Amino acid sequence: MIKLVLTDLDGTLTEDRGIYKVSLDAIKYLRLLEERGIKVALVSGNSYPVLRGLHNYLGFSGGVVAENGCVVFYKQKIRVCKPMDRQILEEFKEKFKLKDSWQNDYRECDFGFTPPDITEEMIKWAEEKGLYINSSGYALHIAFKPAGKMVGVRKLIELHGVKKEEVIGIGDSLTDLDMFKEVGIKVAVGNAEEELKKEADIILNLKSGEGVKELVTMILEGKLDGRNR
Ligand SMILES: O=C(O)COP(=O)(O)O
Ligand SMILES: [Mg+2]
Repeated sequence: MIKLVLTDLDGTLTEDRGIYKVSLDAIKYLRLLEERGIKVALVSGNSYPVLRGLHNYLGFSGGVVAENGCVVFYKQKIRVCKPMDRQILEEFKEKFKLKDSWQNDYRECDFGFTPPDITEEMIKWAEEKGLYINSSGYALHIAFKPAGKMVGVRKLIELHGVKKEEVIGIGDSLTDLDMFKEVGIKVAVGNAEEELKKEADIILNLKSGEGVKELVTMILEGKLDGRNR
């Protein structure tokens, strides 16, 4: 039985990839899950205050995994990664001519930068420093290893006391590959990156928020029952 649905935010709950407008239909459908006792949690590269605010105001009760896995909230807030070193952030920004995400003022471990394009040189630089690096398609992210959505999702599932098989994860980008490692059913929206689609159990027909509606309909119609066994 599905007990917890983990959803990414940017590119998944929005009307499309690359835009910030949240799909109101997707929210409406996710609330139907909450009414049936299936909890919804936000798992995203966004900062904790942004996600905690959305979680409460949108009417979800499954908690939050913020900063790409580094900060977890479910009844209590837990930091699961090492705090970032400000000097490293300055070096990264300067070396690759990047701009701070406005949310960097509110982050502890994982920091975001634009433009979101990752290069081989950046990967090499990060590896030498023991840093996690990834792109959500919206921003580049760096944090001290171990980081990535899997570390936060593992903690959130532990706090819920549910089995991996009872958890669905839905996303759109490479950062969601890490979430996929920890969930029973892996779902990619129709416009997700090809690499994520390759790892998904279900590839939705519809894009972003419309895809979320498609998934909720499948859950409510019992189409996923037995799939996660
Ligand atoms: O903060 C970002 O880059 C967006 O991340 P998300 O796709 O995990 O919501
Ligand atoms: Mg995303």
